[in-house]
Amino acid sequence: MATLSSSLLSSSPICKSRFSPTNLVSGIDFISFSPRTTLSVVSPAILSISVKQQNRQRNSLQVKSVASPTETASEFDEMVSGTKRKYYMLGGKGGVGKTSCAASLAVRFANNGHPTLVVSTDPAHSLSDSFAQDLTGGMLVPVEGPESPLFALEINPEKAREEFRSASQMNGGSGMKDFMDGMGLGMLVEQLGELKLGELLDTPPPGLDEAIAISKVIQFLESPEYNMFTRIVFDTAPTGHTLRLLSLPDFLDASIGKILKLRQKITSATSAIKSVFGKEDNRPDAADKLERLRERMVKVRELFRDTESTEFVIVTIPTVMAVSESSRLSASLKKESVPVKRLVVNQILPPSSSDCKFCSIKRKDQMRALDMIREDSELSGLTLMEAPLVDMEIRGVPALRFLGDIVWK
Ligand SMILES: Nc1ncnc2c1ncn2[C@@H]1O[C@H](COP(=O)(O)OP(=O)(O)OP(=O)(O)O)[C@@H](O)[C@H]1O
Repeated sequence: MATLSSSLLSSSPICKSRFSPTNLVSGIDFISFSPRTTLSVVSPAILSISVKQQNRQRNSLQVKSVASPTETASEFDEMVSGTKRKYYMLGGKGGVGKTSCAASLAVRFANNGHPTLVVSTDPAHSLSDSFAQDLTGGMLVPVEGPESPLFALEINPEKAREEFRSASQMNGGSGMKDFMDGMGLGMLVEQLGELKLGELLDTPPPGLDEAIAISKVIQFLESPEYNMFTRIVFDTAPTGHTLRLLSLPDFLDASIGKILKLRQKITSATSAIKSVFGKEDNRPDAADKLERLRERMVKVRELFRDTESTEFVIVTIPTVMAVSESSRLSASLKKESVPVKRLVVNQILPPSSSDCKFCSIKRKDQMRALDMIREDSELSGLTLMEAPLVDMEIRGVPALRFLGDIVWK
């Protein structure tokens, strides 16, 4: 394989010429964003095709022409319809284009009447890069350009985790330990320590940051000033994190539940003693904070499984490795009862009319991966949405709009 690829590279026109539409495609669209920027793709009719439909047309990846609006409702019509709030979680293997697809979907929603919020819970944020705008800081930032309000938010996992940590440090330090020891209740404090939540937060498992980040978003969305958002798009962390995230709320819910029970015991013991000495303290303490956090975690779990309002969109690229990982992701999501209906296959090379040997071999390889999707028991039931490989990096609202109009049909 290595020999094949190196011989391909050495003979490939791609090494000699720019990867441009002229050596790739026929029927090119050129879209200008600025006097210096031009993005191009081959076909204006890159479409949503049901994989089931494609099964009938094996061996010839004929992309169906666009159905006229009077024929059938398009995929995007379904996604955009209704003013009830909907959540779209985009996830998949690292680097396949999750952020570009999430950002382009958010722009498309905002251009179709939905006040939209796009959130990155991926610890390796690239939403700022995608919008070519600084979105760091953990607060909602308005994005200029779309017709309806579009806001973006990059959650700072470190900061969110710190808040969680301060809420969960329940043993009150050595003072509390001494006090409880004196009362013969030292065991309770030790049990709290044994839950090792602090340790968990020092070396967080994949998924913890994301669970905290999503719960943070839910916290934002609970406040009245965020009521206006009718579409929320999540750019999630790569597959492994997502899978851990799905089981994390249960785990955290149980841990926090235990802590709260112990806390309850300690509180009632100490307040009974303090009240004897006339010093009862009724201030809301960390237990209340923790209880609220636990409730949000339960909401995260419910949100992921709510077929009415949530959809997880898998993003992949046409390679054997990415397709295999997507298949495993789909199976895990199904097992966890997370609704999945659509699969975006990104970076598809257009049929080449040129003599670019590298491109035609690469495209054949991609067609094999698309065949794999059609034959895969997990993926073949999903609606396939194809996104072309464009010849420039997709950055900024005009470029995202361009991509969104092609992918989200
Ligand atoms: N269809 C496309 N055509 C051309 N370039 C693309 C396309 N989709 C994505 N890219 C480019 O690929 C790179 C990775 O994309 P992106 O950041 O969206 O992926 P990701 O899956 O979110 O990555 P990560 O897992 O690192 O967060 C970016 O430079 C992006 O501009």
